[in-house]
Amino acid sequence: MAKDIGIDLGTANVLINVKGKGIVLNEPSVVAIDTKTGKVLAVGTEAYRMVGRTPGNIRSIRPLKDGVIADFDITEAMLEYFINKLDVKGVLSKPNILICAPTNITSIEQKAIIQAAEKSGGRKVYLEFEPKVAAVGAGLDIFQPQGNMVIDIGGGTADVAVLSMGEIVTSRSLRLAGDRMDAAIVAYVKNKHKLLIGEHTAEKIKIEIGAVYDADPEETIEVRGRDIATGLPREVEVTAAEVEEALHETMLAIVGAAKEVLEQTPPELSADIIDRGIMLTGGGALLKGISQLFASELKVPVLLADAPLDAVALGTGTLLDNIAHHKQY
Ligand SMILES: Nc1ncnc2c1ncn2[C@@H]1O[C@H](COP(=O)(O)OP(=O)(O)OP(=O)(O)O)[C@@H](O)[C@H]1O
Repeated sequence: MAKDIGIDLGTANVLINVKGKGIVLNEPSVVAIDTKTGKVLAVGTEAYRMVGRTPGNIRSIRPLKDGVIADFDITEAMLEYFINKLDVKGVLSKPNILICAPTNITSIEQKAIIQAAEKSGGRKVYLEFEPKVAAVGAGLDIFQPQGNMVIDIGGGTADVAVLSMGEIVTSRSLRLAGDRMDAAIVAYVKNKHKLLIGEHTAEKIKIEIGAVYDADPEETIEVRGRDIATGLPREVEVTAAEVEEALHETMLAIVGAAKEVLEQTPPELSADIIDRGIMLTGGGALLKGISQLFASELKVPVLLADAPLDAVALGTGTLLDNIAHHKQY
């Protein structure tokens, strides 16, 4: 018998949860392609190591952008590779798949996600919205008649949603999140230090010292790149306060989206959110000071999920138990 699986098809990472086993795969959403032959050379972790380091005939591609599929064939090849790595197919049967998507995607973008899951080996494919699944994965009981609020900050999208009785009551999805923060750090270091750095280096800076509120003035990181003027390699010291400045605009947009969602939330549910707090999920929830930032801007208690990067995949695991109740395509 095939085993049902839940997939968090993220812009940055793909996680797969197999029913009864838990999360069995967690790899970057990257594929390396030979541009002459079109052949897939590496997928996931191996391909990620090649980003920015490939010779002319090899390209490492991230097939998802801003939470949606940017390259259908490569997304399908990547998913198929991941699913085949797992022992989930039966002798004659294929697994049912529960897959997640941001809230504001078009019906065409939804169809593309579903088709990619079908073509990569799914039998029945069910689609759920990411903030709902993230809330379940973070341990919230969203099925009661009470308000729960989630802010999920991933690589390509930031989703904000208020849920009650298992459904999204009001939501906003921004096509800017971790990737935009990395790009902002690249631009900041270029302007301030006249140094060109790659996206991996920017992500490393964000993960190691990234702060969005009251950055520690002592915290710094040595950064290497190419001097704009001389073209030669150079090293500079970047401070956490500089990173906070670089991330300010992206955070302002996410805080703005959260305020809009709160403004549109029915008053009874707003009262529940004051009691229960806002749950932060996704890799962005690991930024230093993020709960303080949201708490000070939104005047509501803020909680961090125990495993923010795993929340969506964990949520698919819980929802797989009732897979037949989800929307099927
Ligand atoms: N410690 C950290 N501090 C800040 N950001 C982090 C940290 N760890 C990971 N991230 C960022 O989190 C993002 C990935 O998060 P996540 O896996 O939740 O996103 P995703 O599901 O792939 O994307 P999306 O939901 O937008 O499609 C990346 O941008 C990564 O740089």
